[in-house]
Amino acid sequence: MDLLTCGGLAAFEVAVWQSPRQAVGWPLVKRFFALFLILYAVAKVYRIIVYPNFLSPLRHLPGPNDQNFVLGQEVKKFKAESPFSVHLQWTRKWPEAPFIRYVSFIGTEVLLVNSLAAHKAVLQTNVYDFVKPPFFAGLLTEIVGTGLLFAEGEAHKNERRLLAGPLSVPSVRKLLPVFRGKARDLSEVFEHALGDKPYAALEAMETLAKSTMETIGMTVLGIDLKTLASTHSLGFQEVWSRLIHQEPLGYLIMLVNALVPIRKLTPLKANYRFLQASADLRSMLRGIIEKRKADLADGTFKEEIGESRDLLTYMLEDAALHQKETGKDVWSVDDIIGHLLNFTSAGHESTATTLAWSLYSLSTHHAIQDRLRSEINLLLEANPEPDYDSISGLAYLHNFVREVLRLYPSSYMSQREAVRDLIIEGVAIPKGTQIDINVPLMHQHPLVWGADADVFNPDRWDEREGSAAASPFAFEAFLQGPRICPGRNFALAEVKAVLVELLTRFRFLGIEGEDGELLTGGEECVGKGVRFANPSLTLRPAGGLRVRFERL
Ligand code: HEM
Repeated sequence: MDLLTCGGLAAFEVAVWQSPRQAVGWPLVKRFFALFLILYAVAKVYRIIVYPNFLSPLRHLPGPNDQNFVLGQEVKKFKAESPFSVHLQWTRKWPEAPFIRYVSFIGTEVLLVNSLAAHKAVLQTNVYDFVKPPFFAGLLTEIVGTGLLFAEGEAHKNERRLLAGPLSVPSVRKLLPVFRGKARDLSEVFEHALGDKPYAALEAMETLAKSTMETIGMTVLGIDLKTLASTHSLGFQEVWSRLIHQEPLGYLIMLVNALVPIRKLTPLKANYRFLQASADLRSMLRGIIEKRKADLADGTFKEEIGESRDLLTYMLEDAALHQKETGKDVWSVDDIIGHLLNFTSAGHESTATTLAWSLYSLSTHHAIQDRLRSEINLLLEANPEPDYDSISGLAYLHNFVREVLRLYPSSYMSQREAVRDLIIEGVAIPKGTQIDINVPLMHQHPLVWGADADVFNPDRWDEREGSAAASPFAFEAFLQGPRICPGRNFALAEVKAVLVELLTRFRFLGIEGEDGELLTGGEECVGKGVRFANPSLTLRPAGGLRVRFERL
């Protein structure tokens, strides 16, 4: 923005004030650049030093003031032991403040949401007064599509309404046989790793991510991804991984492209690789959609996953009904591709990470593991093929999963930008202000969850009082309000189905550390014995998680 404004002003000055007798050509270019550099330097000094320190209406809010003047607080955040530990220090220092203000890169002011009331205002009451920051949206829509994640305002409301059916509890209920089938496949992987040995160790993150991706294939797309791999030169997982995991130059191109569209103009291998992977993925999805439409139209689509319908089939059927009733198409093929990419990205890694933290918590809390197993065995004795409702009725399992999500929320942060001036909790927030929602802040807040907020204790869910019991904003692993994760019932059912299967076949002994030591428990603080990846978009263990287990 500054570049454009300063360039425009310098060009204007040169064009308007240039006398006809003055030299043209090279001296004119030099004059333009000299002016441009001076204007740009003045603009930067104003933005980085003058505005945030002397003029901003936010400068008096509580918050740290020891920032680096170019990198703000980001160096401190990147060097911290977890992507949320610096935020936690701030919230301990200013526990009562609705917002904590800090300075990020090149003088950008950020408000960290710090009270239940402020969370309610940002996520619910004023939800559509905030949007996902355009830079962030530009960066990610290239990979995950627009879908729900990046729809805003009326478009978002409309899409949520249209997708309510496919992601509702009755639809998820019917998907349970698929979750259970995939959980059995997963336990075969554990079984295979054991072979004849008394115990074995598996890299959990990798194994679980592969499994949850296959589940997404069945439940979202209605296909077996392994079958798809045999009809394309590269499998779905391989193409997806090429989009997500790029070489450093690939990430740099992504960053620049979010500011200035350079994709089509960049003749570099890293760029071609990304464009090829993106085209391959979209072509695979387009092929699946067209075939499913045709099969549904001529009645040849086979319900291969029991009585359930995958989300794609559900969407196509809903769309056909809507077309019949109103004569209007609800979604174009590109819209559907956007939703499918959203579900794939939002639904597989977050669930895999939650499962990995579940295995970590089981491995380090053996008494809790035994109690869970007893609860599940009691159910299986009465009902060897439990359905959605009976698994949902396992009270201790429910508390366990919520406790994992409280201390290890895989989607631990979300960002917003104010689209108008507004006042929240007495704080005047100017249009354009960046907002940080850091989920662990409320999850580990002593004023909300008590003095032992950082201790893993599933029973706390039955003993909640005060704001932990009264406010939905005390638990934000799926966020809250109109943008709450629409896949939460899906994710909870999948996580529980996997835990029911694994807990009845294996005992989790501990986590193998990098130094070869086995971590078995006794810890009283979040994430003891593992390192958190930082910086990272999701809350995951750095370098993976090696879980040691034995057969029961
Ligand atoms: C344990 C697993 C999961 C966790 C922790 C989780 C968490 C979240 C969070 C925190 C958000 C809000 C993001 C934001 O606004 O910045 C979100 C949004 C979303 N999630 Fe999930 N999610 C999980 C699983 C799933 C699954 C399985 C699906 C789909 C099958 C899904 C689909 C979505 C979609 C489409 C959105 C965007 C919603 C909107 O903006 O209206 N998620 N999720």
